Amino acid sequence: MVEAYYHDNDDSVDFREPHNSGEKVSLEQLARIGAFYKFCPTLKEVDQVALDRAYKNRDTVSISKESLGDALLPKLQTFYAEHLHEDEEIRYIVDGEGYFDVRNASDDRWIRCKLTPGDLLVLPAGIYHRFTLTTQNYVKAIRLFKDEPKWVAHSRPDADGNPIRSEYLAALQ
Ligand SMILES: CSCCC(=O)/C(O)=C/O
Ligand SMILES: [Fe+2]
Repeated sequence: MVEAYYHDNDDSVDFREPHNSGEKVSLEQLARIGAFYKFCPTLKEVDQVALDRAYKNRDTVSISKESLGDALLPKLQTFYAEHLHEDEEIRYIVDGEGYFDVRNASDDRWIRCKLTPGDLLVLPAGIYHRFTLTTQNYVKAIRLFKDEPKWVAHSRPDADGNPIRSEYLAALQ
């Protein structure tokens, strides 16, 4: 079950540490910024979400020292750079764990979502976010897509003027 809280913003500590400020964030607060969460104990529930939300494609990614070797740290640095996508980002955790940080709406604070097996998180197109492994240094996740699998990240602040970003902000009003 997802655990969500405000990030402590302590950049002197490795980003894979919990960075828990102690201030919890509810599923309702996540829903208000357009993030959809569902606990899916089996793939049957994932399949149902995919059907309901028209996610036609999927693949599985494994992120660890074993799968990426020396490419792990550069990969994590890429994922941890604040970015948005022009499509939803849909992730289901099969094994291991990871943190998705998302910006809140009112004052741009980071909300950290700790995902463990069975957690399915959908981030809306246009939301600024970032990802990291935990200190476990391992996740296996299913990525679901409405169309063909792709990963295109638009960095902040360059993406501030992206029309998908504007649509996202307008939907929050
Ligand atoms: C656990 S999937 C890898 C992270 C990713 O795809 C992404 O877009 C992070 O923001
Ligand atoms: Fe992303």
